[in-house]
Amino acid sequence: MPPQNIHVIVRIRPLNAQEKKSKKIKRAIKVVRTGVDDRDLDLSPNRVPGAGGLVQVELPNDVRLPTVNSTKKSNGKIDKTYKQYHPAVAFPPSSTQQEVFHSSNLPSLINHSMNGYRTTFFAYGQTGAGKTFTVLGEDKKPGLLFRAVNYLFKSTKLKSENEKMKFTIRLSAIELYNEQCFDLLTTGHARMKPLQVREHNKQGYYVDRLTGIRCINVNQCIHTIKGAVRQRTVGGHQMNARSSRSHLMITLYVDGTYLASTGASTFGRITIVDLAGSERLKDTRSGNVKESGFINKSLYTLGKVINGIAKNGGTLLPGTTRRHNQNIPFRESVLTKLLVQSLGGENMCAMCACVSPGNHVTGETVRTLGFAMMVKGIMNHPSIHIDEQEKLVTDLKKEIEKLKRENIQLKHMVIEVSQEASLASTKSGAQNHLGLVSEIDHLVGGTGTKVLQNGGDGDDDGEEYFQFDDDFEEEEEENNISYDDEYDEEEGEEEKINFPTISSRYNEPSPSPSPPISPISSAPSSPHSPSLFPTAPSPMKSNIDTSQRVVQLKAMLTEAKMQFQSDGNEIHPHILQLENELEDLQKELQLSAQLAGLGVSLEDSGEDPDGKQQRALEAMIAATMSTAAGDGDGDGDIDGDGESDGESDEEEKYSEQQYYSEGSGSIPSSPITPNPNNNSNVSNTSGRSNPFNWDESQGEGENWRNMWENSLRILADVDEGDAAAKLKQLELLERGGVNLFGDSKKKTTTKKTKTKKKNRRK
Ligand SMILES: Nc1ncnc2c1ncn2[C@@H]1O[C@H](COP(=O)(O)OP(=O)(O)OP(=O)(O)O)[C@@H](O)[C@H]1O
Repeated sequence: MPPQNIHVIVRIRPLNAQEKKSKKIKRAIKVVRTGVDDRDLDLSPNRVPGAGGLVQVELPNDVRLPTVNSTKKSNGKIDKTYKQYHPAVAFPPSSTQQEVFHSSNLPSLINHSMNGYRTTFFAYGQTGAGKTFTVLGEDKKPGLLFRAVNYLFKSTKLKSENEKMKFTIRLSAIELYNEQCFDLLTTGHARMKPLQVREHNKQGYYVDRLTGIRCINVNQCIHTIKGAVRQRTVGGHQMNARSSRSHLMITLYVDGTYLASTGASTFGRITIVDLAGSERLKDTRSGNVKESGFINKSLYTLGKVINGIAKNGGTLLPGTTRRHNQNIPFRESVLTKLLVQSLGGENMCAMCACVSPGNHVTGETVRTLGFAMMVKGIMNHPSIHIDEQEKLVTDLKKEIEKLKRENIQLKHMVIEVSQEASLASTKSGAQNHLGLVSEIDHLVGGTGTKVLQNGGDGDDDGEEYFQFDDDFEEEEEENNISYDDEYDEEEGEEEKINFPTISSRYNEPSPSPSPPISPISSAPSSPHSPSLFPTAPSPMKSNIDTSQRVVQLKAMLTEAKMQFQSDGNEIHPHILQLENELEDLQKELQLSAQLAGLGVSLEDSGEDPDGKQQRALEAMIAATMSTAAGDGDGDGDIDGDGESDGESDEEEKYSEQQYYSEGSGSIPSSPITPNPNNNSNVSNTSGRSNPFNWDESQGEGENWRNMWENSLRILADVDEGDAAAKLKQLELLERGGVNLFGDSKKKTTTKKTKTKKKNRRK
């Protein structure tokens, strides 16, 4: 809140009966302009009434003041001399209590006290000028204090409803008598015991051990105040039958707590002061000189403080008043100690200068009004009072809640990042894909699962993982050796050794056995004739299930591989190998599906007593596999060892017997780049062309179809009726739009294929 001047109003009491009777006493003061307008009837919270009052005091002829106005007689001589004053509002003698309350800024002060400001309203003036009447009033004319109490309770009720606040109002009442502070809310011995006025480094001066009574409602509060006022020291003298012999200070502590939002508490106050009146002993003829002396002393000190503050530029200097305001004698009186924050300090303040109307006290009236104008020039710096510790606690609670929320979010982020890091890291990534690798290994008949079980200890550390890699390489070699050993034992049965690894998968129980999709032939396998595709309850279903799983695994593997790569990790050779093996497996499954779809099953081998049909199929499959896994350079050197991979004695034997002309001896190494040696049509026993003669001018699928047609024609030569039927079936399927020979992709040489070739060579 910006600095603001002390709000000064002037009230002129009416002439009392005695004064009216006196022929010597005349009205010497009048209100030229009240400063009250229609807006002053509006008690809006922050309305500060007073458009600027004007009071004019007629001075006695013997009084000469610096700035006066005068009227002159017709002869040019001065008739009357006036002194004018400009309070915020001037109240003539006819003003009612209610008008004064409404047009004072007391409602505004009360509103500010509910917001946490400390405010002071004090009545100042000569004894008998109407201070007590203005503050306390009479039974039927309650003064501003009781109106303020009424207004405070109504306002807190309204504010608590509108702003979800809870207010607590407490009351204290003291009198400063003979420079001592007495608690008016106590009785007996306590009432007579003066209280200490102490100084707090932040709160300023305060009355120690002062009683505070909580006020529940207006009536209780007013009743309490009246009880306190009854204990005030009063005495009669010449100028006032019930003259206040002490300064009365009634304070209403307005503690507000915001129930919603911040929960902060405000600690406002409204202190209403009825000062004892300045008096001249010769006028009052008071018998208690000491009492009058203290009154005058405190008022005199108040005057000096006001004067000192005015010299200070109208305000207290910042910082501690003790050190920085040495020229302001506020410590010389208890009154000024307790009022100092209202006079140029942090409190909001208003003053009502009460004056008597008669010309017999013009001197005191001029002095009061002069004092009022000096007070009017004092600038206060109102500051709101919120419990700093409580506000700090509230702010910290909010901060803690905010941090808790952030912490939860961060924890989630950490978990996510950890999971990503775990997946991306070579160690954890591999272990996350352990199941995947294991399944692929198992599917392709490899040993990955076993290796993982042997090499991985389940600990989540990279060292174990790399240990696992080393183990795997060793195991892989052992398995290769194992294959070789197995092959050696079954010498000459190359395909029989290699293919069972594949066909064994068909022995796995199908999760949901179902009839073959299009079984053309499902004859039981012959125990006397080794089959490439041993009997399975539902080979087609198993085949399809496996194919789907292979596709899924391949996608998962590709994803894992991309994850590794995107995170900058080196792709482990095992992953690459598994990827190649999956592709091999896909090709093999495709072939088996095509065979099954065509009804070309080795279950028919029972009708092939000499084994020609079977050997023809096996040779075709082997050729197809070799083609699919070709090295791509057309030289037949699939494993890159510089030798033609078609030089196996067994393969040459098959070629010579079944398909190829003498001396060719080579299986087409690549469907894309045909072996020039095999590019010409090669006669077989039926005089048909080489079935593996790949024609680049045709599509890949067309080449495959031709190859199969040729194969079936060869078979038809062996068993014309059955093979011819199968060929017709093929044609029907093709004609029906069934694409049995989708595009095949060029393959890279795989380690497993190389192993097969090595085995073949052996
Ligand atoms: N505005 C007023 N209207 C009617 N009567 C008033 C008014 N002001 C004061 N009086 C009467 O004048 C008398 C003196 O008033 P009051 O006691 O309030 O003076 P005071 O300034 O408090 O004097 P003191 O300093 O001695 O206590 C009282 O009888 C009071 O009723």
